[in-house]
Amino acid sequence: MSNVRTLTREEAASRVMVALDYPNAEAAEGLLRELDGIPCFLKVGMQLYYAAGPSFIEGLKKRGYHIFLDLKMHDIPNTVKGGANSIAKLGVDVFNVHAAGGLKMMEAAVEGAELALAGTGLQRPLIIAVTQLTSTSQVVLNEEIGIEGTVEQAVVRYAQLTRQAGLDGVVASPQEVRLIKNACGQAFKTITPGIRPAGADIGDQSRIMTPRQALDAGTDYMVIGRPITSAADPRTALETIIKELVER
Ligand SMILES: O=c1ccn([C@@H]2O[C@H](COP(=O)(O)O)[C@@H](O)[C@H]2O)c(=O)[nH]1
Repeated sequence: MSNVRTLTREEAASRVMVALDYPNAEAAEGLLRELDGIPCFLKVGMQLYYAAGPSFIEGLKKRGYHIFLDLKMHDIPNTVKGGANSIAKLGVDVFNVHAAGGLKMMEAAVEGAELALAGTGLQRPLIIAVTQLTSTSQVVLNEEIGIEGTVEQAVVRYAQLTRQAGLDGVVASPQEVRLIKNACGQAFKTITPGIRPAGADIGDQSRIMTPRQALDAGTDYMVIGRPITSAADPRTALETIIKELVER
């Protein structure tokens, strides 16, 4: 089945999650000023969250931003349940855990989030599990992490476990999106970092695709950090990516 899509500018922008990998709120606010008015998602990871804390997230939500809180929880089920409970109260739209934590741990994340929102009438955030980090190559998977088989097999296996646990989708490379959708259904969400516009520096990523290739593979959201945040003109960098997604 062909996944080739035609999107409006607005739809394209809302599928881009800009990774705010900054050391403090001031630095992140600098980027937000530059991107003002572009309806993209924001992804807040460990660096910014540990520096700026929950109040920064709540502030972004009050200003109407859609937030993916990328803290990749991986702990015993009881601790993850508590973590998910606290995160859900922040009002984020998406948060995540590591699928390597197992079925019970992922179920505990759902339980914790549902408990936090019980009786509020609020929708629970999407809960997503990381399959294999997009920096992980075939060699690293087999020789360092010690998982046998191909990256694709490992990713699909974790995606199936994630679905069984009742989560909404996974983080994976865009290279694996078709396999994941075939195994878990088209409605099962894929969030894909490892996005590099043609000619961009790959950095520490390993399993990459361009924005257009990722969209055509069927990804739901693409996470993009340095190609935007390290650009001389971040607004133009993001607008160029959006244009690539809109144009055929
Ligand atoms: O497998 C994963 C999971 C999360 N990430 C995060 O996405 C961004 C990617 O940033 P780039 O600068 O575009 O490489 C970053 O925040 C990672 O923590 C990932 O890359 N891979």
